[in-house]
Amino acid sequence: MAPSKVNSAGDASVSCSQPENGFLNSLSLLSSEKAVQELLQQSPVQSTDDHLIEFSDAMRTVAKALRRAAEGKASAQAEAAEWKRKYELEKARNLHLEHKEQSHRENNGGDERTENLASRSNEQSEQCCGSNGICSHEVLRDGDRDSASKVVPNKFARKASFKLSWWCKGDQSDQHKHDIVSFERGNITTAERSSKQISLKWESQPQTVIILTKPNSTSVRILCAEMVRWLREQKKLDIYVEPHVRAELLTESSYYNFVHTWKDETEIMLLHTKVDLVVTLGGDGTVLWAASMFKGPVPPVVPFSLGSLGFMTPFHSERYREYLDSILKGPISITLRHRLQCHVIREAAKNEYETEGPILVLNEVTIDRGISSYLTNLECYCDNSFVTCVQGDGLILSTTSGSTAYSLAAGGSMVHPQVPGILFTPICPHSLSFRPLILPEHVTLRVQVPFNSRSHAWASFDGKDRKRLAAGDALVCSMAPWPVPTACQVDSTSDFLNSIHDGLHWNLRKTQSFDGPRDT
Ligand SMILES: NC(=O)c1ccc[n+]([C@@H]2O[C@H](COP(=O)([O-])OP(=O)(O)OC[C@H]3O[C@@H](n4cnc5c(N)ncnc54)[C@H](O)[C@@H]3O)[C@@H](O)[C@H]2O)c1
Ligand SMILES: Nc1ncnc2c1ncn2[C@@H]1O[C@H](COP(=O)(O)OP(=O)(O)OP(=O)(O)O)[C@@H](O)[C@H]1O
Repeated sequence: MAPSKVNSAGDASVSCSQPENGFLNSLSLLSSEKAVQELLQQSPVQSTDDHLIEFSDAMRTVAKALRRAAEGKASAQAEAAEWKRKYELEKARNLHLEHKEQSHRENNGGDERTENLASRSNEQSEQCCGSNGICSHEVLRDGDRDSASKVVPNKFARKASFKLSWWCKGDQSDQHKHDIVSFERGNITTAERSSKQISLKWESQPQTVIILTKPNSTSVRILCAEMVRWLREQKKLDIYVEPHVRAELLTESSYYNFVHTWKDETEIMLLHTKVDLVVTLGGDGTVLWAASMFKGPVPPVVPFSLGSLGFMTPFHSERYREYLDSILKGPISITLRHRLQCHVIREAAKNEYETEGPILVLNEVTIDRGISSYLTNLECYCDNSFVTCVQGDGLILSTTSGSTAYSLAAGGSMVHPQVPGILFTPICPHSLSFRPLILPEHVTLRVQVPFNSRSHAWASFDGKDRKRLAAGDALVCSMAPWPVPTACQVDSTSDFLNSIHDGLHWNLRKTQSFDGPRDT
């Protein structure tokens, strides 16, 4: 074994090595004594400081481990919620089939032989959904079924069912290949792409509509009163509005007594079990407001434009009768707008039960410096791999629907809303090389305020509900299982292109004249 080294200053470095002959290396002993003497000569304050630093490091490690556990719990909860949803869907489907089976037997006087329920169940779901359709009871009747049936036993049965399927251009039948990628004789071929037009077909007549309106607008108030009257008298629909809107309608006339509303959060949580269609009267903010009311599945939304920009509101309010007439008949072209679910994980949370509930966003979650004048310093991880440290004004995690909102203003790309992905867009990064990213939709992102951060950060959700993130706090974000289905005026792509042309005047330039120099 090599002997202890002597440095240029003649000091021997401390070594634990034993000489091969078994005797202690005298040089090493000498240096150990010297080290002890040096340690004793050190001031007691210095050594106490060192211990404190060591202790605080140890505490940080423990805190980090606790936070990881809380984050793990948050993602496990999200996963559990997804499994619960799948289980409830399966249960609802079986109940539905059982019910059909029973009425079928009753209709046939009970003399038909009992068939195998499982095989029938497969058969019927094939008939009902086709090979690649999505049924309304899959989309809408999720985990709240039991609680819903306790509170509104009769309403649940009245909800209209529908079916979603892909539309190929020029082909409106449901017969398409199901596989996304096929692998035959060693050749990989893309058989189906994710961004085909989705079509919604009603299987029973919609009966209940909720109208959500932009506040403090006279034109919206007048249109709302007119639309309520028309939907009631011409379409015989049940109508829900927000409590203050019902009060406004009643001050106008007692005629509006038939309009429904809700009293509290619990009833709002059950709205998706009663409502077949959501109509919004306002701008994009009203669509965001409507989406935020549904913390789980969202019924199809028909956004009428009564704002100034209206990127997500393709329906002109003057022609509402014509549009609603055709939407209530169906089929409707639909854009399934993905949402992000965000969890705030507090460093100070003493146990896992203090983890805050998820917040769903349709546009984006923003983590910024708020009123602080310091740079934000945000550590970002994607599925536990380190992505980068954002030093600047902040970071936007956006859906593709939100790509044309704040993310666009911060230099992010515009993305078709049907593309599945999460945009990672910095706000004023103090770096010459920070380009925005687009990540696949299956990742989980974690943005953390480091312990040594000079200031707090602030998270906001679709521009609302600002939450302070202290040092050590983190925001965990992934794709939510409940998209917002919005009705298209033409189809997903035409509506998107019309919006970027009409709303944002994208790439508007005077056409160069013919008159001038040219290649000969
Ligand atoms: N610098 C910015 O561009 C900036 C700053 C803050 C918030 N915002 C956006 O405002 C949104 C909240 O909207 P609001 O109406 O409640 O607030 P708001 O009244 O401040 O309106 C914000 C503007 O963004 C437009 N907008 C909203 N969503 C859009 C989308 N998906 N595509 C294109 N334009 C969209 C709206 O039409 C409106 O003109 C946030 O989600 C955020 O994206 C943008
Ligand atoms: N029903 C509602 N209750 C409370 N707030 C709402 C409601 N609907 C919309 N808002 C809020 O009102 C604000 C303005 O709404 P919206 O964007 O629809 O109208 P706008 O500002 O006139 O539209 P635009 O931005 O296109 O000019 C938004 O911040 C939105 O969140």
